[in-house]
Amino acid sequence: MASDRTIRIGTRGSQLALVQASEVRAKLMAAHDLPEDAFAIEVISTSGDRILDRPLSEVGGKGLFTKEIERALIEERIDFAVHCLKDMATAQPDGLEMSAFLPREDVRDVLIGRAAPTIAELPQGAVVGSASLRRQAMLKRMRPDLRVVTFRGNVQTRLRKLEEGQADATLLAIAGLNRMDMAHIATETLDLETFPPAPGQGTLVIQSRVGDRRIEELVAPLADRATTIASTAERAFLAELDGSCRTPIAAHATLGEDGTLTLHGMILTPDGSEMHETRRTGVVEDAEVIGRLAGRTVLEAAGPGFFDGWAD
Ligand SMILES: NCc1[nH]cc(CCC(=O)O)c1CC(=O)O
Repeated sequence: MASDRTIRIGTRGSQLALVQASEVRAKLMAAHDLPEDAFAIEVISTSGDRILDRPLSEVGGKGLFTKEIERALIEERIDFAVHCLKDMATAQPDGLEMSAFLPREDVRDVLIGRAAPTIAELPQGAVVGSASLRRQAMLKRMRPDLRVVTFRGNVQTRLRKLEEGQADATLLAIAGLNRMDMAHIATETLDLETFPPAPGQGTLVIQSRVGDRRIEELVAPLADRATTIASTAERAFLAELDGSCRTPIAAHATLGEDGTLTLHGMILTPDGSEMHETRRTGVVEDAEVIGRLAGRTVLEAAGPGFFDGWAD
């Protein structure tokens, strides 16, 4: 029966998540010449969407945006999930796998400035809203005088808070704004050298059940080789640092035309006063090792104790 074969796509309910799920559906329709009603988009509320009054680092980290969706996948209430790779924990739950990394978009962060268009021009002591430890730390490093307040919630909520004057500026991923046709609200695009992205930023990933050949074959045409390699290196870097939302970590892998991969990795103290970065190049086949070794390099540079004492 046709309805039994409907492919159920699991997603969060934010505007960005819904746009991403429809984008994936459109690509699958084109790749396989399928009608829209071959798919059903199932919205799943996650604790990350519900708990809005505390920083992510306090409520338990990355898994927050994915846990309920992963449970739906394991219980076969959906057939695959669309996630932002950046929101995914380093380890996959038993029985699930990342079955396709979609072509990566612009990885950069942008400032949306109300008081001034650029970080450099923000008034002394200006307030910046962000829930990301990485953005807070990098911002503080550039402008120690700025005050950072926790901004949680989806992109629309954060922009409303900005509008209401709860902050003078906020930082977002340009990839999300692009997907929502909102890139015009950005007032400054931040430089990749001083403001590298979160591991996986700008990349959408399909998660499915291990061994579900039907879904693996369905999503295979969407996968992008360069993104898969870069994601492998960035996530290996994150895994080596045992990255949680408590740690400001940035990583950006790029592929050269000569079959090499270069990873720029960075860790900071939350106040931005201390920063360690590394660049490591190797052949793309070694993406995982390059990520791991880069992680070890910054760990050694930081020394024991770098991660201690942040817990509270
Ligand atoms: N839950 C936060 C989140 N996860 C992924 C993106 C941006 C899109 C992406 O990186 O693919 C965002 C919003 C933001 O940081 O501005």
